[in-house]
Amino acid sequence: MANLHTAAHNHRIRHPTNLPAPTDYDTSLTLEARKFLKTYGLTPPGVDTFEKQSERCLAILNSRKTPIEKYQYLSVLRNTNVHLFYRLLAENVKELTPLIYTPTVGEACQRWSELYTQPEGMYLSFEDRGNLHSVIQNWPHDVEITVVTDGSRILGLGDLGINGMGIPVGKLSLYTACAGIHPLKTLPLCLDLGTSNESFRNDPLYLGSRREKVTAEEEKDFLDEMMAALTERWPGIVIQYEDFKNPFPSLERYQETYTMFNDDIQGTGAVILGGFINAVKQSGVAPADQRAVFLGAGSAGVGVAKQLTEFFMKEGLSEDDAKRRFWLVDSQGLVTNDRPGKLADHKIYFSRDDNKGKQYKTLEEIVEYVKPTILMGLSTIGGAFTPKILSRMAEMNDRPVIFPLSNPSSKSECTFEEAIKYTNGKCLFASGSPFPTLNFGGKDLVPGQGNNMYVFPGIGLGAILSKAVSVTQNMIYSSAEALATSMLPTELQDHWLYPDIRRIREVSVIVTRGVIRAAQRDGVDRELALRNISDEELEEYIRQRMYDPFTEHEKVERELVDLAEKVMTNSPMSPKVKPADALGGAMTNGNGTGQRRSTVTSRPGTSGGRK
Ligand SMILES: NC(=O)C1=CN([C@@H]2O[C@H](COP(=O)(O)OP(=O)(O)OC[C@H]3O[C@@H](n4cnc5c(N)ncnc54)[C@H](O)[C@@H]3O)[C@@H](O)[C@H]2O)C=CC1
Ligand SMILES: CC(=O)C(=O)O
Ligand SMILES: [Mg+2]
Repeated sequence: MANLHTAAHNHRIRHPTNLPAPTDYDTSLTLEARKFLKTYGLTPPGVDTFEKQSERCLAILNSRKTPIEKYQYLSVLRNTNVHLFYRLLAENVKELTPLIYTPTVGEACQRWSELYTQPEGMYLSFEDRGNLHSVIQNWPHDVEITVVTDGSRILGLGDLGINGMGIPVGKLSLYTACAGIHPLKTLPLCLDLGTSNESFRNDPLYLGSRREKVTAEEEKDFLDEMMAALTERWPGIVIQYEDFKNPFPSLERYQETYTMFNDDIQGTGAVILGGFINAVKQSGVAPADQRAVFLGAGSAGVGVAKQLTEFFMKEGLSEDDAKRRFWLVDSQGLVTNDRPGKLADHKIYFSRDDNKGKQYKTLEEIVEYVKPTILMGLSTIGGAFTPKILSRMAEMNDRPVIFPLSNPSSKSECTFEEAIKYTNGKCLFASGSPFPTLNFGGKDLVPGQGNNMYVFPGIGLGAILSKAVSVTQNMIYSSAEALATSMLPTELQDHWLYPDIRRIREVSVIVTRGVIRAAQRDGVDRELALRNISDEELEEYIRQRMYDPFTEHEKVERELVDLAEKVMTNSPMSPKVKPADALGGAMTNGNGTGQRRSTVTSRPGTSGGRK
């Protein structure tokens, strides 16, 4: 019996102390199953269906007044009933994503220490250097993917130190929801390397160290040790860097040695390229005639400009012609060769020499000078695309591309409403954080969300399934191409630049396939059997490998039935009882009708094949 009981936990989320797992308290478990799990009496006597559970959760969520209160409720749900959380998310992805990710995750990070209630990831401190290997042993599960931040540039909110943990937690929730990485195989990781945020250092509730941010050299040594320790414990682990203030050195240092990528440079570059490919088709402007002004020349700005440069080159421009389509602007104005002071290394590639000694400072004068077809915002400056600038874009272009991409919403360079109003509905629009649908001229206009959430899940899953030794530039580029091809004809007809977020799982399958194929072309894949199957077979393989909270729940129930069968067979007391009876209908819908649940096939976004 003890062995059977242990086996019963194989598919469930185990509590580290071997108490019943949180999911063992699921109110949809039958009374007999509860007796079997020794949770009988510890939950209310009624037996729920998923529909009832979902109704209750959504009602509670609606009763929470503010987004942060909703975020807190959803965090508790993820920690206490993980499959229910992901079932709810799968069925309400458009409504719930803004609550677990941008914009709400921004406030959650700002208030992480103030609101802290439960562990949700691993913290590695600078003081642990030399011992990272043994600290990492404390994580109780096998890990396939980690998202790591040092909290030093959280969205557009600045250095939030260890409060940045909300970002790995949020990104990995999306990995599970969008790409079906099993929740137990994910590791949210936050580094405590000090913080430049003085108010946090002086805040009694702040849960990180009060030291100043360590030096670049100290950070490098720490990351060297961390990368080795993670890969030693979990060979093949995929490591996603997120929201580091200066992430270029680590990307350069590790990208060929480890299976890693930087989401802000590479993922953002890919997702914007994916939407841009569609925007170029709709604007009708040839690559050679494009002129792009980028407000923001940091990791995301340069990452996006690099991906678009590669696209222009594939469209026939020379490298020099392609990179000259870009005018980058930072806090000091237009990035030029002859600007006083030293340019940061990552800005040099795009720095301009055609300014004839003039230093353009404001966005308004730069727009007049360049006459852009494209305006990208990756500056963290909310409202920087003023009504005047937006109107000028519409005067100069039939279909100006306006992408205010900074997060969260408060940092967006303009709102969807402003962009539509001041361009008179002409703009091709995408923003980093979601904006509501807008009625303009009697038509409902749906804003695109140019957020790396459309690609990083597929990049990560593609790297895991192909067992890639590294994440190559072709894998990143292919994720963008695959995203662009994932659009439905109806979405293209409606002039959308990104697919409906409700189809995100199916989109992630297509992105993952593109990433795996690129890994194969580059010869970095180690799962060689995937080379010999057709694209359709590969997509089916990907779907099969994705965690599905609906079937996961059924798996648990099935396992209980199997166990009950063994118990019945071995027990002299009740040999005649059929397993399903013994569990009081654990395989039924819980309402006594004896019909199996139908949720597995009826939920949105997971049907086989593209529609
Ligand atoms: N939509 C998406 O998927 C993504 C959006 N982002 C957002 O992009 C923003 C920037 O991120 P990173 O590039 O990583 O940050 P970063 O700190 O590396 O770069 C910020 C850039 O903005 C410039 N800047 C600051 N103040 C300015 C001003 N007043 N005028 C002009 N430029 C100014 C800085 O000089 C710097 O070049 C953040 O808000 C982030 O949330 C980042 C990654 C993905
Ligand atoms: C979306 C994202 O990665 C960022 O804003 O940093
Ligand atoms: Mg980021």
